[in-house]
Amino acid sequence: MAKGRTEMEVGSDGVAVIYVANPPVNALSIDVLFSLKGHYEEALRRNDVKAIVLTGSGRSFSAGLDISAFADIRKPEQLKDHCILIESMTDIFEDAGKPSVAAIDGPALGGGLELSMVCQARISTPNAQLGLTELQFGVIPGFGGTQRLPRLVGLTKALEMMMLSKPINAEEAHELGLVDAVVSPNDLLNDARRWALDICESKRPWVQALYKTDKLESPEVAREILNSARVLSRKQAANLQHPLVCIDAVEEGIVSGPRAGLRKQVPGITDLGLTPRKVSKVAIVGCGLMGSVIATALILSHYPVILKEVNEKSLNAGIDRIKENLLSRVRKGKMTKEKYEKTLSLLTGVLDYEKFKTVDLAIEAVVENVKLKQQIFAELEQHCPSHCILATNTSTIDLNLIGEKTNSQERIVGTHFFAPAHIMPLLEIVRTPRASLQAVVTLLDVGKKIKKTPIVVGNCTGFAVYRMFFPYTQAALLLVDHGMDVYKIDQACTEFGMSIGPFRMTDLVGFGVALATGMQFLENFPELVYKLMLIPLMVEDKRTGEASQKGFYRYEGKRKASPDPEIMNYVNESRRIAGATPDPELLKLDNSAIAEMVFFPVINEACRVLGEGIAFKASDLDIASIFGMGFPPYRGGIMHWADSIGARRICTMLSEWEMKYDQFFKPCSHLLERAGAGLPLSASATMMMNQAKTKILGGC
Ligand SMILES: C[C@H](O)CC(=O)SCCNC(=O)CCNC(=O)[C@H](O)C(C)(C)COP(=O)(O)OP(=O)(O)OC[C@H]1O[C@@H](n2cnc3c(N)ncnc32)[C@H](O)[C@@H]1OP(=O)(O)O
Repeated sequence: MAKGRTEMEVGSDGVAVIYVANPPVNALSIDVLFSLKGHYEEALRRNDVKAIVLTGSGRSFSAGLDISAFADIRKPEQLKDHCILIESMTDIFEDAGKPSVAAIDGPALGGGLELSMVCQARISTPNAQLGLTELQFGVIPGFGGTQRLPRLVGLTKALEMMMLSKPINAEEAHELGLVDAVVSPNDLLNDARRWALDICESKRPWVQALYKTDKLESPEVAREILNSARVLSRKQAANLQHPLVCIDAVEEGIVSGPRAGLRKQVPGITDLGLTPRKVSKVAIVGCGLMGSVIATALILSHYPVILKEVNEKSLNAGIDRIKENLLSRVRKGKMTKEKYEKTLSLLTGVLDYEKFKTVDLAIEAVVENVKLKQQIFAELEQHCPSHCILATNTSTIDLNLIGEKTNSQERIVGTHFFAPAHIMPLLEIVRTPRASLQAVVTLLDVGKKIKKTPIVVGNCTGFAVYRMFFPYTQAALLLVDHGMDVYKIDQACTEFGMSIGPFRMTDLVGFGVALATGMQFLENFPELVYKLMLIPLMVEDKRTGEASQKGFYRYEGKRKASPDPEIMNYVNESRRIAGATPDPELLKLDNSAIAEMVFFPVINEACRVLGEGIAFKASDLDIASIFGMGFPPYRGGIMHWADSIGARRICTMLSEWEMKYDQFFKPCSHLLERAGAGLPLSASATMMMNQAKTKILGGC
């Protein structure tokens, strides 16, 4: 049976409208592509057709190449065959004597956007999402996107869109020139028809994106931009080749012309050599905020989920939260009512462990209480089959402690989701030295299936991400004790590129969680913790963050935060207890200097995490900082940014602040060594050794 098709209607105005019809997202299956080619050729042949409008049926233009077909492609040559078919088709579109206009509603992603860029113009609704998202699947844009996108939006933006696999909205696309007009869904087809006829009548330009040059940078500037993209790509994922192939294809097009660039494309599928076990059913213990979002992500990716709570009330509250998560998709038109019912039917609520005997993965997501977690893991060991992976969603607690009461250390692994889990894409998979690699490999597979970006890290309190970012709030609180203004610090951090500052973030997370995390760190790393009083003082007065409507900010209505002059009472008391003298020099700092005082301690801790082997490479910390903590992506991640400043300067500043304010700033040995050797912070121990050897030999 054919998997999708196209349909064509020719109007009395001489416009042929071709619809891609492959619900739900009009993916470009091989059947769709053949049908599209047929309809295009027919439209070009017919005398009653003057112009063509390409659109999608339903609320989607096209989500690109049918990714389910990737599984059937055994050899790279097969993918190449698809691309040859498409190349010949895009040539027909582009070189035809009749203009085409793309009418875009909803997603136009990957091959979908690429097809639209072959058209002479693109008209969209405000709901359009446009992006070349191929790299996330291990392939490069194969329908000419590497050539046409830079010519439509400029090289820097095109590389950013491809490297991050992140779509942009209609408004931005319009500003960039990727979309020619944004109109209401009701006007979309008529306006696209009119635009196409205007091109026929020379009232609007006949644009061929492939041969545009006005947005392209000069070759010297282009080379610089491309080289920076290569450096960043190697840093972010040293072993991935396809982003580099993508950059090469873009460069080839700029140096030798777009046709040469098109030929350069040899899409490859990443092969990590992993053989994950099949996970057919998952159990979740605890359906508070985190448990219910994890359950939502799993059922949305077709995993049947058993959800356990201690009583009917908590269970129903959790199920209601999951229903609400799904219903919000229905309201936004992202999910049909039937799909909602089907998805929800994958969820089973329980109050005991009876149904756990058939699960392949159990995830504990209860509050951060060591004793409770230990008890749950002992129960899981008793009720789950022996192959079942036992995972914990703890954000800070050492896994060895959690598994202390079991004999199952080899199958206990951390799956640390980040709040808000439906927005933050990172998943930290925590591996103790005793955990089996098979369990980690299987979890990596589950993580990708539920559309997260998983990184594997070592085990310790806070793991890699929270450890690295714990000093973010700590530094901010220390600066307040030394005279700085709470809101000025938040402003400096948002100006630096964070979506919210440390105080707004603490309000969002809640002071209870912040204090519990602080206690864990204090117990395990007492020498690294700045002993703050400000938050406990506020908690005493029942100010506990956004949930209580009062934290560092005052909240009215939904998420509306305003500064609260009352907090100065707590600040003054905290300064008195800390015995800290306000430093007038701090008040003279501009926002970028304030951001350095907040982020240099984060770099210091990231170095410590790397030095201890909790993170395996600096680029993992770059990814973790962007996807887990919202570090601004354009700065390339925390370690990349640090190396752009230089280890020496960071080290000097931290030492100065250590002397002046607190030992909290003391530079760690990883940082001191790299600063001393003049090496980047990402330099491995081997690089350090090699440099030392060279120095000794040089000295001889
Ligand atoms: C050679 C070319 O250059 C290569 C390519 O084109 S590679 C493909 C690039 N395309 C993409 O990256 C798009 C991936 N898809 C998405 O981002 C999102 O699905 C979307 C934004 C289109 C829609 O999101 P949302 O509304 O939340 O719906 P979502 O549940 O994700 O998808 C609906 C269904 O469409 C399927 N789907 C989405 N994109 C698909 C694709 N490209 N191919 C096949 N199926 C696809 C999903 O698997 C899902 O199936 P299900 O109902 O059986 O679970």
